[in-house]
Order: sequence, then C-alpha cells, then structure tokens
Amino acid sequence: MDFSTQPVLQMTGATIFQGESPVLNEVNFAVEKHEFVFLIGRTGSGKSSLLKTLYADLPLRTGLGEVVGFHLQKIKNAEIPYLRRKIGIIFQDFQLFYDRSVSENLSFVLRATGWTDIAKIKERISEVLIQVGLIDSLLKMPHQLSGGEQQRVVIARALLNEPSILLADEPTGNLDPDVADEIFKLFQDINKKGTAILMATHNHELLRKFPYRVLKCEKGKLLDSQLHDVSLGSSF
Ligand SMILES: Nc1ncnc2c1ncn2[C@@H]1O[C@H](COP(=O)(O)OP(=O)(O)OP(=O)(O)O)[C@@H](O)[C@H]1O
Repeated sequence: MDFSTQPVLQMTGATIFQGESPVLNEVNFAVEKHEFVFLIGRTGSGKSSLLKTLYADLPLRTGLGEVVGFHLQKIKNAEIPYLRRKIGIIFQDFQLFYDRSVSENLSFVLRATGWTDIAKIKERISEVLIQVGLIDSLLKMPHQLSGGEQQRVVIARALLNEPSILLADEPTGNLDPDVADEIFKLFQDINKKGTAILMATHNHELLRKFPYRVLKCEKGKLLDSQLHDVSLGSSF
C-alpha cells in the first residue's frame, strides 16, 4: 500500500512535441491518487501525444514531468519498462496476441515483468479476470470473444501489476453504446478501489453523465475544469 500524498502524475511547464512540432505548450497539471479525469479535445488536438509523453513513448524535452515517481525529462531507456509496470496503458485497438489464449496473453506480461512462480502467476491471472468478469474465458482465444470482452482482457492485462494509474486512450471508441457503458462502469469500479484514471474520450454521453474533472486540449493549450471554464460543447 502506498500511503504517500504525492500526486500520481504531475507536469510543470511542459511542451508536448510530435517530432519538431509543439502540439501543446505550457502544460501544467497534476492527477491525485484515486482521481478520475477525462481528457478531451478535437481530433488532432494532442490527447494521444500527451498520453504517449506520460508513458515515455514520446520524449519530454521541455518542462518537468513526474509519473509514479519517475522523472520523464531524464528517464533512461532502461527505466521505461519499470515506469510502464506502474501504469496501466489501454488503447482502443486491443493489441492482444491473437494466437494465444486469454490466460497466455496475461501470463506473457507477468513473465515479461519478472514473475516466475507459476502458482502466483495463475493466482494473479484469476484475480484480474474475476475483477473484469471474465474468469470463464480463461482458456478462450481472443477471436472467440466479443469486442467488449476483448477490451476487458486488455483492462485485466493493464491491472496485472497493480498500477497506481490507468492511462486509457479512447477505450470505448470501437464499442457499441451498451458495451461502452459496461466498460466504463468497470473503469469506475477500478477507480473506486483506488486506481487513478486518465481517460481520453470523444464520448459526450459519458461527459454529460459523469461530472468528473476534465482536461481539454484546445488551441495548443491544456485547459483544466478545476481552473478554467471548459466548454464540453459538441465540437470535440
Ligand atoms: N506519429 C506522428 N508523427 C507526426 N505527427 C503526428 C504523429 N501523431 C500525431 N501527430 C500530429 O500531432 C498532433 C496531435 O495528434 P494526436 O494524435 O495527439 O491528437 P488526438 O487529440 O489524440 O487526436 P484523436 O482524437 O484523433 O486521437 C496532430 O497534428 C497530429 O497530426
């Protein structure tokens, strides 16, 4: 259990780049433990670029960033896997191994992150599959699962190493509205158990229904609903 009161992530005076082009300037925000935060903005406004910077897929060249205790501006390549172990990353395209069962998809990640004890691996896989409601699908292949079920496997995979925060990029983007609602509920359950969530979304329904804090990429800046009047209008 982590009892520190430090935010799980914090950016100060950061510029988010794609190649040589700045996408967002003067990015200042923190996400506290247990917070649920939406990340919105029109297509191309910089949501994915910001998330990629947070998990060190894009370098932080200007400003300061601290994520789960790692300093992004000086992180070494060898440290990046350790950073990603402490954050769960969820994309809308599932990126599962389609030639491996659900259980094998999950055990692959555990082994790659240093787990060796077979009994413990089995136990952890059961725990996360119970958490996402898929324990009966342990031995199924991904193609035998619906889109919503595959996204649950991806969420289970992200939970394996008990991350402090989940970074989710449009996790409900490719799903039917009913299924998207169920997946969203799962994120809320995970959040209630103590994991912070930063979720990029274009889903207006969710924003209307759930008054969580909103970060909005707009005109090269990141607006924060805690500090600014952020319009949720229909143009994102
Ligand atoms: N791999 C890349 N190389 C160069 N430029 C890129 C790359 N990916 C994105 N960009 C550019 O960076 C800017 C921000 O894109 P980004 O993907 O972060 O936006 P987004 O808000 O996530 O959009 P969407 O809602 O469509 O996912 C855009 O101008 C985009 O064209």
